[in-house]
Amino acid sequence: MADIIDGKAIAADVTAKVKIVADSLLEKTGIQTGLAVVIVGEDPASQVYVANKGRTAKACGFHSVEHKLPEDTSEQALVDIVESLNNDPAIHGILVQLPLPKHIDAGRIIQTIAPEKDVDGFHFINVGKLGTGEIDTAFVPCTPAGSMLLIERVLGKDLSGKTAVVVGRSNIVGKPMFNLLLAANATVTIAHSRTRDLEALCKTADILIAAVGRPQMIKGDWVKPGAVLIDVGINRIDAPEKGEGKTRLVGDADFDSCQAVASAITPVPGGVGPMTIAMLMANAVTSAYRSAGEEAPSF
Ligand SMILES: Nc1nc(=O)c2c([nH]1)NC[C@@H]1CN(c3ccc(C(=O)N[C@@H](CCC(=O)O)C(=O)O)cc3)C=[N+]21
Ligand SMILES: [Mg+2]
Repeated sequence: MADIIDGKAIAADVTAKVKIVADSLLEKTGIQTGLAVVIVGEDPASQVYVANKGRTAKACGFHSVEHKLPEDTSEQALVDIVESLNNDPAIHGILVQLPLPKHIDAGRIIQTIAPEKDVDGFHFINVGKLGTGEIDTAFVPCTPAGSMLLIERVLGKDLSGKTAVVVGRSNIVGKPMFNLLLAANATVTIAHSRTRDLEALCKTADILIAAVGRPQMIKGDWVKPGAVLIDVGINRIDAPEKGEGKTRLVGDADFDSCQAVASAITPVPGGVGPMTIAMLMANAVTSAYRSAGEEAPSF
């Protein structure tokens, strides 16, 4: 029976450390870490995440700013807001919540964010730095960074000799996860919807990352006995057992059957999700340290 990796508790450790280092920067230099979150439209799930981010930022002692813009905001108006945040010395991190409405070119908005304030790590400069091993001056996307921290808690920092399989090839999770695992010396394969015999490939993994966005797709008999399973999926499914019209959150792995085979597994909720928010805070305070010419702490 696998150990459950307590992402909520590890995220709380990270944010407690973020608060300490943010307070110490403030005391030493007078700089208060500033984080701006921009959301366009009314998607209820997005509203929940943005509220969580704002609350955590305040708990870390940050200057926290939220821009809530209507669904019909023009692309140019959003570019103007991002540019004003780029030029605001009180802001060290900018996050524009994705997805954006269809009439806005999300790629253009991401590339408008100043790379040194791009705490999501989505700008080409940060993607390129991660891809070329310049991790110390990059921003690493929060979900993969948080997933690596969970892996580190179980297996340590050096993954030499371990085989990792990442199921999912998104720019936000799969590709940066590949680079981070590779940088930690794992032997890494990315699998996706066109992969042949996904089940057999998953079964080769000492470290299995489920990031496909399909509820409960990865089953226990796809998992190598003793593997570490990191479930990045957050899917809301119907839960009639809880009552009419009720829903619940599940991951991309079928938790019960996978727990019976793996040695460690992240739950959903309470696994990777809270780590994503914690790593956003870590990236923001790192940005504030860099802006002060101070050595940024590691998390
Ligand atoms: N520019 C951008 N950056 C993001 O990082 C980003 C984004 N856009 N758009 C949306 C996704 C989603 N995301 C989550 C963060 C935390 C939880 C989280 O804390 N989840 C809790 C449960 C929350 C619940 O109950 O709904 C958990 O897994 O335990 C989930 C999802 C960040 N995203
Ligand atoms: Mg299973």
